[in-house]
Amino acid sequence: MDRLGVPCISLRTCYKNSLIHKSLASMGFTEENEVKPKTRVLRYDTEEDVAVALAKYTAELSAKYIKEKGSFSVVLSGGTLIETMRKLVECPYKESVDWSKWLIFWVDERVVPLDDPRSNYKLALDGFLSKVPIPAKNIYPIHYNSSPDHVAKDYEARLKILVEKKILPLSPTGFPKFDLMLLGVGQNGHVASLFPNHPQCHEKKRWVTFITDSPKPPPHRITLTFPVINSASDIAMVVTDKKEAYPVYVAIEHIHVKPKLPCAEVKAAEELTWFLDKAAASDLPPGPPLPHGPPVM
Ligand SMILES: O=C1O[C@H](COP(=O)(O)O)[C@@H](O)[C@H](O)[C@H]1O
Repeated sequence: MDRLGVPCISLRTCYKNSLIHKSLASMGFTEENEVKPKTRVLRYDTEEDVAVALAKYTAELSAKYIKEKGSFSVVLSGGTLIETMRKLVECPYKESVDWSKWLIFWVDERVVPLDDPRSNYKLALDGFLSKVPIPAKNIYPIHYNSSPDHVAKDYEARLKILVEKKILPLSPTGFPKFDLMLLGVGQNGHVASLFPNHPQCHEKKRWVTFITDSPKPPPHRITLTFPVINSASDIAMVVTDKKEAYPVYVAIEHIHVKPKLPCAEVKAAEELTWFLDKAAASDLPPGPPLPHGPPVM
């Protein structure tokens, strides 16, 4: 207790929170909302604002991990994410990021040839990878060869080789530890190709699994499992559509629904950050007014 009878810990916590808030505001974040330890919710006015903030966040993590460990492993999704990453391939990041140290993986893939328009690899190649000088040897697509089961086993075997070669570290959980996962959320609350009420959500041992009855086409898909996803150091959940407002609300407000929504099961080893525009945050309780325009750089 201090002289006014206020518990000191509370004062310190308030002071710390106000410093965090100020420092985030100076970095251009519009709102910081501690939902639970290691989780941040960043709300922006428009999708354009999210794209600007996501590029800055990714470039900063790239610099941090490359300084700490000499490389930066990034796991990509399909869907709208690649379009929202567009600012990363522009000035100043195109020139300032050390792309030679990036390692690229996929959280999920459709079992189609890599040049098929439905392929998450093709989406990333066209919208991101073809625009930055990441060495081809550092790009690890999920190869389409035969059955979904074989494709999943093949990707898992390739990840295990990278762990053996110490290109990827193993987390204390016994699963590979990626630096950053960039995830989207589907309208039904799915992340990667982990869909509500599907057994793949409960996989505890395999690193990579498959689904042959995906509710979202195409039905055959490969996906990293939750033990791998949740071993990643940093995870960004990037959502910029009104259609996903309900699953976002369920996940962030810890609403109990049955079946559980996969997007609510995501946890990062270090920090989980939600990047939301006004539409995606529209089912959340109101926060402070959202500024228009991109955050101050
Ligand atoms: O099918 C998929 O959907 C999710 C979410 O996509 P979005 O268009 O709602 O952003 C995506 O993250 C996943 O990689 C993809 O295969």
